[in-house]
Amino acid sequence: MAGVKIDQLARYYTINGQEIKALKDISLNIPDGSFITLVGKSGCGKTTLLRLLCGLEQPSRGQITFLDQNQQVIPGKGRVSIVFQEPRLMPWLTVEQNMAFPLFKEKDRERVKQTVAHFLELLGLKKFKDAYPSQISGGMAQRVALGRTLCYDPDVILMDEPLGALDAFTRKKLQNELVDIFQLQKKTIIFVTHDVDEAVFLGQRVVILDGGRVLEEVEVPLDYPRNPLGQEFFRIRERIYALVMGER
Ligand SMILES: Nc1ncnc2c1ncn2[C@@H]1O[C@H](COP(=O)(O)OP(=O)(O)OP(=O)(O)O)[C@@H](O)[C@H]1O
Repeated sequence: MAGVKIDQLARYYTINGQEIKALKDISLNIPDGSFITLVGKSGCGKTTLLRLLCGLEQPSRGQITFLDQNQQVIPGKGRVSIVFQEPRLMPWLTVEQNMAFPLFKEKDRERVKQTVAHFLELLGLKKFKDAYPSQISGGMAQRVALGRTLCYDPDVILMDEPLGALDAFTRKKLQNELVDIFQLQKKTIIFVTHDVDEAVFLGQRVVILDGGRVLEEVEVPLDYPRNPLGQEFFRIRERIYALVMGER
């Protein structure tokens, strides 16, 4: 388990001699075991922030620190795993083998088997463990991608619009499952979405990015499971819409 401290983070790119400031100045405190959702207009820097957090890219300026439960700095990088919009499974491996893949170095194969069996059960994939990715639906494939991440047992899970490509029914179902998994596992989750309803349904805090900066952090003090038709849900949702649309 780990929390994340982000200090004055910036990321610049240069294209044809022109500097693009994808992230200008981001500072955030993400407590251990919290569920944070990130929203903002296209191009505001959401994906760039996730890429920096998982070490796929290096910052131009600023710092990312992973902290343990006692607020002590975890040396080096935290154990971070990312789930993308598309499941990115290996087509030549079965569901079970895809989920076991991050544990390929683990010598205790019996433990690996038990871990995978646990998450197959939790994600309702037991019946499909021997199927190949081409034989399962998009929603199931995304569950396998989540299962693969959970088997790895990271301190922090990053999700970049993981439900964005799914139909509305499957999306709703997986949102509920994610809430259940969060409550069971208590992992730190940082979840990017374009969907404000999804952000409020899932996140304990919604972080709004705008032009590479944090525009505002909105707490969601509602118990899980949340009622999207509830008055307080509606109020928070409207506030976030107004902030994203610049109608403050
Ligand atoms: N590798 C790169 N080289 C140059 N510019 C980049 C690169 N990656 C991102 N950018 C630019 O940085 C800005 C932020 O991009 P990013 O993908 O983080 O936005 P986003 O909020 O995730 O957008 P979307 O919601 O559309 O996915 C954009 O202007 C984008 O064009």
